[in-house]
Amino acid sequence: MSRDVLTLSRHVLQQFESFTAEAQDFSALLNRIALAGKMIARRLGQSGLIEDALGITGSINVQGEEQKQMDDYANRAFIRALEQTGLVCRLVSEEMKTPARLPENCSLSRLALLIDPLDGSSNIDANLTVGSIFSVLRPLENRPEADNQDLLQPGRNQLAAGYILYGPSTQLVYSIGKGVHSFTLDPSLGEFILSQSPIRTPERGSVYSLNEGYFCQWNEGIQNFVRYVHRRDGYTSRYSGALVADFHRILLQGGVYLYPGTQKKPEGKLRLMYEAAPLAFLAEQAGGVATTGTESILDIVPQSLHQRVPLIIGSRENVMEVLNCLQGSPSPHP
Ligand SMILES: O=P(O)(O)OC[C@H]1O[C@](O)(COP(=O)(O)O)[C@@H](O)[C@@H]1O
Ligand SMILES: [Mg+2]
Ligand SMILES: [Mg+2]
Repeated sequence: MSRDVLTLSRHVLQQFESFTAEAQDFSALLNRIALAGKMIARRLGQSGLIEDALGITGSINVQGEEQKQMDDYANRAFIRALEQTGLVCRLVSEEMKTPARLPENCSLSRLALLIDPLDGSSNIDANLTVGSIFSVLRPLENRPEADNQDLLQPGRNQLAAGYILYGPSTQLVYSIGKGVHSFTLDPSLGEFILSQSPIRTPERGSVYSLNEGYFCQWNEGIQNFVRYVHRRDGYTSRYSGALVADFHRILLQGGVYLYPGTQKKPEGKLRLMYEAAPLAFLAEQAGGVATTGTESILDIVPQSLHQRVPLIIGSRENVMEVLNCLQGSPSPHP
């Protein structure tokens, strides 16, 4: 073997200075998240072979969106992986109006997990990359649990964040505030093995990633940025329709991802607490930037669990170019 095989749970333990109960809890939690990821990856690998892996459930989720069979499966996979472990007191999910208690009587001092169980689910029926996004918070002791007030914390309070990407290989990327690290699932071992650490986002990249089908609905600043990249050499367009996959490319190779608000929906489409904030946490840990266009994503104090937010995220220089266009500057970053 050419190099040390470092598993996810050992890596998490190494991130802590001593072998404390907290370190063990985090290691165990990441391990259970990884287990949910393995279940989802296995199911996705059977798409087209088994019933129920493709298509819709016929239900509409809390977002008012059509729920896919895999959205439902992925949500249940996280619940199954975490229930009875005592590691997480509440699970907030894109697929559930109110958080699940895991288990019913668990202590409130435990952690809360927020997830987009399957991001980019419209990609599934075309056999394209999707992912799961997660964020870990400690409920605030001085805030009431009623209406989940204790969970409505800015993204800077996240204790950990990450995602699992179901692509040509299955990858888990995470941070506990000490850099960003990536693991690849070795199917023969059934373990996530360290593959890149630490990940640093280049100061600038060539990719811009946004759904240009909405061009007419954007404000002038965003339209100006798009006109600017069309005129300029050195930009190339990539958009997969799965935020987590588009973000992963930019995290590794640089560039900028945008999902702006529109005139009709200024808040945009993406969810703050389990899409934008965890990816913003990773972006900043890797040296990048995440903003709504007017404020840092990580500074936003959420008003509700399922709040939406515009997102501009990626390499420092590319994000500055977008901000310059939003401010009407004729000369974006050189
Ligand atoms: O089709 P659009 O409007 O470009 O939206 C794509 C965006 O919507 C999302 O699919 C929303 O995620 P879900 O699949 O979790 O609902 C993002 O992943 C993606 O960036
Ligand atoms: Mg999503
Ligand atoms: Mg989803």
